[in-house]
Amino acid sequence: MSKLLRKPNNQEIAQGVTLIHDVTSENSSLEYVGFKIIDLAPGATYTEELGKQECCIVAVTGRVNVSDREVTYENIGTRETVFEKQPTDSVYVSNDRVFEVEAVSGARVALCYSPSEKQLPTRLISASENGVEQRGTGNNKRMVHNILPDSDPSANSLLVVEVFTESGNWSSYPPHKHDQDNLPEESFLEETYYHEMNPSQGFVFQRVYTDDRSLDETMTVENGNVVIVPVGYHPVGVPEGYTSYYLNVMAGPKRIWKFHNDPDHEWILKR
Ligand SMILES: O=C(O)C[C@@H](O)[C@H](O)C(=O)CO
Repeated sequence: MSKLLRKPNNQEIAQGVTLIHDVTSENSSLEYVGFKIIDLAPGATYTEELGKQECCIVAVTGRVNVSDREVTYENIGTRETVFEKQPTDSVYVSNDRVFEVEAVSGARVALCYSPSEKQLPTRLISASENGVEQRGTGNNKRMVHNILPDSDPSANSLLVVEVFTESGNWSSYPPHKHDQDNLPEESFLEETYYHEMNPSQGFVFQRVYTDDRSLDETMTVENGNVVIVPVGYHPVGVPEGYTSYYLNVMAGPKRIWKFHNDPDHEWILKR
């Protein structure tokens, strides 16, 4: 299996708390992005001391209370399944704080991390604040929920976005990359993809490749898998009959999403 592809882990780490994914700088090649998925049974609580990391807590499904021990946001989260296709609530918590997530109902929560030094206020990013964008034309149409875009100064490094791609369509396409710290042309941002499919037996294909093909991996990605994009172009193709959802976390030395399209395929945008 590719080193870039992670299958669900399902490790019970406390009563009612299951760690599904845990991508860290220790177990991956990523320096700027960390990512966890946890499942919580109703009433279960997950607590974490952040240290020198900031965190965006996304209520992927179900309802939760989130607290940084000073402020508590109650009953956040908006959907039973991501395929309701409505935005959800998230909470930004800065470095050197402790956070607690308590499940009101059964819940799946994404924890998106990046190294951070400067404390910022804890903030509820409510579903209604998500910028909803329809991108692309033809079989390149997809819908984006901007949870934490670079236009929102709430975070030091993190960028978080959800993408829905319908049956037979492509997203993160034409292929683009952001692996050079060379602004204003391109920014360096690592990225993770947390994927779901509807119906759940579906799969998508994701290719991660560089210009010189020193990295060139095409992965069959199934429901609940994570793909790690340390560098390179990273398009996603969705087979007929299935809808794709993914949650992207990006971070790098500068909090700007400035991508570079693969010149071989950029013509697709100009048709
Ligand atoms: O527009 C899309 O298809 C989504 C991508 O931009 C995705 O969020 C990404 O690749 C970010 O670099």
